[in-house]
Amino acid sequence: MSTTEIKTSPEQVEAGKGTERKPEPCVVVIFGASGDLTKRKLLPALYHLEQQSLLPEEFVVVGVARRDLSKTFAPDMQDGIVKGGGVDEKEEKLSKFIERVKYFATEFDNDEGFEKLKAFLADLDKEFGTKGNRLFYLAVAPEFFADITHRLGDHGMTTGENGAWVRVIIEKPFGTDLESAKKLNTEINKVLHEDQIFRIDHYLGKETVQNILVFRFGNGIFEPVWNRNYIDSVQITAAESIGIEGRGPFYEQAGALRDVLQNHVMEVLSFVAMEPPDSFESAAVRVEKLKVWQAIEQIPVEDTARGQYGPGKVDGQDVIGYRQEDRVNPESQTETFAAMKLEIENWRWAGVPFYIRAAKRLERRVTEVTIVFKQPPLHIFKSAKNTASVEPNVLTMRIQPDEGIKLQFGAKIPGPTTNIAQVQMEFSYADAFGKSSANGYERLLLDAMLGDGTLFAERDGVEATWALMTPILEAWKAQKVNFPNYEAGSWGPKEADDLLAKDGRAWRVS
Ligand SMILES: NC(=O)C1=CN([C@@H]2O[C@H](COP(=O)(O)OP(=O)(O)OC[C@H]3O[C@@H](n4cnc5c(N)ncnc54)[C@H](OP(=O)(O)O)[C@@H]3O)[C@@H](O)[C@H]2O)C=CC1
Ligand SMILES: O=C1O[C@H](COP(=O)(O)O)[C@@H](O)[C@H](O)[C@H]1O
Repeated sequence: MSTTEIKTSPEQVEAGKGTERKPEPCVVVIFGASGDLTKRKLLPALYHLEQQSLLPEEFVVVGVARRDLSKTFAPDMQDGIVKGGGVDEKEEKLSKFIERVKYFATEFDNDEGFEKLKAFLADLDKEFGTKGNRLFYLAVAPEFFADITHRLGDHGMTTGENGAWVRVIIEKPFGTDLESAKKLNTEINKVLHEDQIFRIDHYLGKETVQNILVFRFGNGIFEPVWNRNYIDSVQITAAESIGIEGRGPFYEQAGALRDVLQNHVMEVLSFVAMEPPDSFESAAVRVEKLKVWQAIEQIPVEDTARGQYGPGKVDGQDVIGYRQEDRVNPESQTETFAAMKLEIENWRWAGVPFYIRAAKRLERRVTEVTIVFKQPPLHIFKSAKNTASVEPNVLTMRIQPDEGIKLQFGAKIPGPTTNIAQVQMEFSYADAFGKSSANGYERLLLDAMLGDGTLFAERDGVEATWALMTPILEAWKAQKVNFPNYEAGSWGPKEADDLLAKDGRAWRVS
């Protein structure tokens, strides 16, 4: 059963796209411009904003990295946009956009380079009318976050003149444990006010993640059942079928917990579990998210499971195991699968387990939130013979791919006896609103240009999630495990299934 039909007129849908949200003139300066993130995600996202007329007329992008790429940078980025987004390279808007993509070469530790960059940006202000407003994007390895911020401060680039604003987006991972996250916060707060710092988590830029809040707080019928009285358990799955994509050295230090669970999954969890904020303003939303993380009981290591993929088959293709990947230790103890059970000790959620997991090289790519409801108090359909009659109602919020929401419930099978089958009501984003090329980054880039931090992580939140995860990382480090323990292309290690089985439950994917 597929039932997606928009009850809003096309004019209302168009008006809802928010084209009135146009930022002030500015220069976006991307450190790490020759990197993978800039080419694959950031420049395409900026161009999508341009396509929707959401960028100001007076706008320039400056890429910064160490090699001299002044001749090749703009064409290279154009190539990335064309390949990544089905864009025609002859599109007039694209050529106009590319004319405003500039490049500046410097080492990140070169003071002279920063002084010259400052002058370069001032010249662009004169040429393009960007008024001294700056959005610096640190798309660089984490060890540079504090250094670059300090250098920006030392060269007078963190305070705007004549009312101009300066903001800094910092990529993930924001620290590797509680101590390093605190240290990084302290360092950047020496130079920047909290309202200048935008700690990015691209999951918060995803429409389907934001829709969790709209679904819960923009409708009257769901919130009354969104609590321990009606909900049996919650699951969040972030499954990827890809491996580590050549990022061996990074992943060896990170692992699935640091790479995805501590940030993307915990952000999604906070949206699922938070109390209604007083308003949809940054401070109000952040306060409620923080309360969720702070209410989570410290997680015993027995309530966690980890794994590492060995060789296997994904999409019918043979793939190598993690330990055979390029620049990975052949005896690596790094986990590519992390799962745990959490308890949120507050009035709404006491007694409701949250099971979360994130992993590489699983059977297929699927990120979703599953809400399993409690059974009715009495089964009155005694004649029903099939087991489907005792299945719970399940609400699935599919974050990606095939974005949408499904509600599973029992329906009478036509016939002279009362037998029950499980059926689904479904909302599909693509059917309702058309396919979207948005990658999460465009909304967040736009919000940062507008100074709206609602969808960004803040200091206390980052530290709260690290406070939960650091003891687990330490306990894991102390125990050597027998990896690999799951085949690439499977649904992960037996330990993860056991985690739910001991509670009489099982992982679900739609
Ligand atoms: N790639 C992705 O999909 C994602 C990445 N991230 C995060 O984004 C950040 C960037 O990632 P990614 O783009 O993959 O990284 P890359 O390794 O691909 O790029 C690193 C960039 O930094 C530059 N650089 C490195 N050292 C110096 C230096 N001493 N002086 C000047 N420039 C230097 C490199 O320039 P040069 O080429 O000149 O050496 C390059 O432009 C990381 O924090 C990562 O965790 C987060 C989510 C997803
Ligand atoms: O931050 C990261 O996210 C990606 C997954 O992002 P998605 O938008 O494709 O779901 C993950 O592959 C990567 O390892 C991690 O660093």
